[in-house]
Amino acid sequence: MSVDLPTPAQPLRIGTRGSPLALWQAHETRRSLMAAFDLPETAFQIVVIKVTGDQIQDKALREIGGKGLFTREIEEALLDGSIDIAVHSMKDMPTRQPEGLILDCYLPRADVRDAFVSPRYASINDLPQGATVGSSSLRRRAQLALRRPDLHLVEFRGNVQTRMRKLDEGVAQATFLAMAGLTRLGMLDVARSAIEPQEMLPAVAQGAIGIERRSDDPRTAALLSRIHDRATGLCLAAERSFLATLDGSCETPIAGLAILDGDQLWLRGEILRPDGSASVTGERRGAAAQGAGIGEALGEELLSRAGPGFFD
Ligand SMILES: NCc1[nH]cc(CCC(=O)O)c1CC(=O)O
Repeated sequence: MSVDLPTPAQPLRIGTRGSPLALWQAHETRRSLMAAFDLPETAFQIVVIKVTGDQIQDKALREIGGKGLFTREIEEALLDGSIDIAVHSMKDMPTRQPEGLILDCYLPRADVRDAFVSPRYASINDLPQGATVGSSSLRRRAQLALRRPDLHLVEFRGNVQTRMRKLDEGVAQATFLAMAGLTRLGMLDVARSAIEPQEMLPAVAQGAIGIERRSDDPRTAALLSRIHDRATGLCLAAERSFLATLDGSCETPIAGLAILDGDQLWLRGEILRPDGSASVTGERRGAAAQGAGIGEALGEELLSRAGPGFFD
């Protein structure tokens, strides 16, 4: 297939947020496209877009309007043609895209696990009775409260540096961060231990980078099809359909992970009460190509087992 390649005179414009993690992901996407087509760096232009969510650091995300705050301005830039692709942490993406946009290209997924981060303690089990843990993730808060009802939870937002400073100041004794993010930032040394998915199931799509484009842009579609990682796509189809079935807003603690095993896909999911007083987990296996159906079936099963009012 012949593709109309970008050139230094007409570069492919890659839109991203300006956070260190987002910038790394945009550069990784550029590296991947450069390698796939043997193109120079100058055939790509990284365009940093200011988003509302990055400008409000002192409130929990769910108080200020949730996931869309990190994507709205970027999706507007795609739709008005000022960028050609947008690079996202899939974990932060709503399950549906606005009319006119498609999100179906994924880079190979990184480590899906959460990291336990603490200056003093090596793992969750090591935390003394009543210790304070900082996290603004509803999922992590609920999962921790379920296992360790004795712990005290406080809100924790800001970039990794801010959170590390709070730990140094003693605001909390521990926090959680994604292994993938720490790896990308070259900060894996702050992880005291990796938490296995059996112990704490990660967020849907954790560790995956997705690339969004306009649906009426076949040239960009052809470019992206060459760097798309099929295995990641199959797993995310299952996980995101699970999330969509549960109507996952930022206000419901949900975890989900799919693993590919040959032509089979295994999906595990968990929903929790926000205070960690109850959880429902389940799993399904099926043909890898049927990920969306597997996700939907598991989502419906968990909803019916949880019963009405579970999240209240
Ligand atoms: N919600 C913030 C966010 N979105 C993606 C990552 C890490 C990278 C990834 O999971 O792909 C993080 C930080 C974190 O949870 O520690």
